[in-house]
Amino acid sequence: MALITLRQLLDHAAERGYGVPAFNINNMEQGLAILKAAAACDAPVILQASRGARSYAGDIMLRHIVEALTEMYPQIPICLHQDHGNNEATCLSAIRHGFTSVMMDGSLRADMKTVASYVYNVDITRRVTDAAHWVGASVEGELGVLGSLEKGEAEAEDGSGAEGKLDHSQMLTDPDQAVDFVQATRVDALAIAMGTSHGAYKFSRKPDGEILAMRVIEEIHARLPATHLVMHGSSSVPQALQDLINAHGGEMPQTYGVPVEEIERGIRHGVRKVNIDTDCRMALTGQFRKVAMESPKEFDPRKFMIPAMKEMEALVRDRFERFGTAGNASKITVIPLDDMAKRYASGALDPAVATAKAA
Ligand SMILES: O=C(CO)COP(=O)(O)O
Ligand SMILES: O=C[C@H](O)COP(=O)(O)O
Ligand SMILES: [Zn+2]
Ligand SMILES: [Zn+2]
Repeated sequence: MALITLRQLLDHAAERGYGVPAFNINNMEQGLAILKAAAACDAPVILQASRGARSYAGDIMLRHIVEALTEMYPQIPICLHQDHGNNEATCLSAIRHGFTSVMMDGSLRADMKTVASYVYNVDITRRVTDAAHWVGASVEGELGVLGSLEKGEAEAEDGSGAEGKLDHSQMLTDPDQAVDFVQATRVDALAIAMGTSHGAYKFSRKPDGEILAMRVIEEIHARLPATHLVMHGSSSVPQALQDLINAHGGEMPQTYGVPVEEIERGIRHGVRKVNIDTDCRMALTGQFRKVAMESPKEFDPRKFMIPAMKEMEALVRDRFERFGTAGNASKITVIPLDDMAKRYASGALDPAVATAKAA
């Protein structure tokens, strides 16, 4: 099956009221775990590669891994998405390598550390959207800066993250500005900031509305009911995986992620794409540690990889089921990129912002 675009997949999700997890991949094992889970419950898939993933595996290798997955699982629509593109070159080279969707993250400058101005963000995102739509590919933009409302900063361990102190007005997307941004950039999906951050150390306690501002999603959805919203930093950092890691020599301090029920609440208010990387990393690492501790004589990497993939597969499947993604793969007929390009050119996929304002 040809790869699906993000736009087509999220339009389907919106029509039927479900959300789609977007899992980061860097290698074959992660790809296999995700597709096995998807095939078991008939879920369409978003695979996303960060700039780090592209340099780790190489563009050619990533493309062929994903191509192999489409051949192995022809019944599953797969979207290949660039995670946190930092400039036009990253986004366009991704499309050249077969990605059907890109995130142009203009909330930060190209160094991915400096908070960008609104004008800069609109400008660069609009340029990428124009170019991507000419060839039918989709674009996710970001408005607002990811960061912890508790600490007033982004998670430093991550490859991309704002440097220095952030105030709440930067870390909470402004709903009025969101309307303007979608209209000005014509993005297909909008990532918003409301207190989540990348990595495992999101919250020092189980989050409430003070530190995980789900109300921001509800406010933006009320103003932009037709816009597909994206939650970044949405790993749940399950206690069981923290315990698995720490029972086998790990030293992760107690931490809290985004509860799955909060994501489900988001999905009821327009969230269609949910970014998850950390949970999958923890699933793999937990099993690597377990095998290493329990079988210290073991030296066959497959003996590490197989239980690790199973742990990840179980996590991925749970998210497909809880987000309502399960059962939808077989309901989708993929629209080729060239057809999507024609639809953009005709104006049929323009953002329905005016309607939102009138409502
Ligand atoms: O947002 C993400 C990738 O863009 C991943 O978030 P996590 O670190 O919470 O998994
Ligand atoms: O936000 C990004 C993802 O968690 C990917 O992280 P990475 O840049 O270390 O691959
Ligand atoms: Zn991250
Ligand atoms: Zn992210």
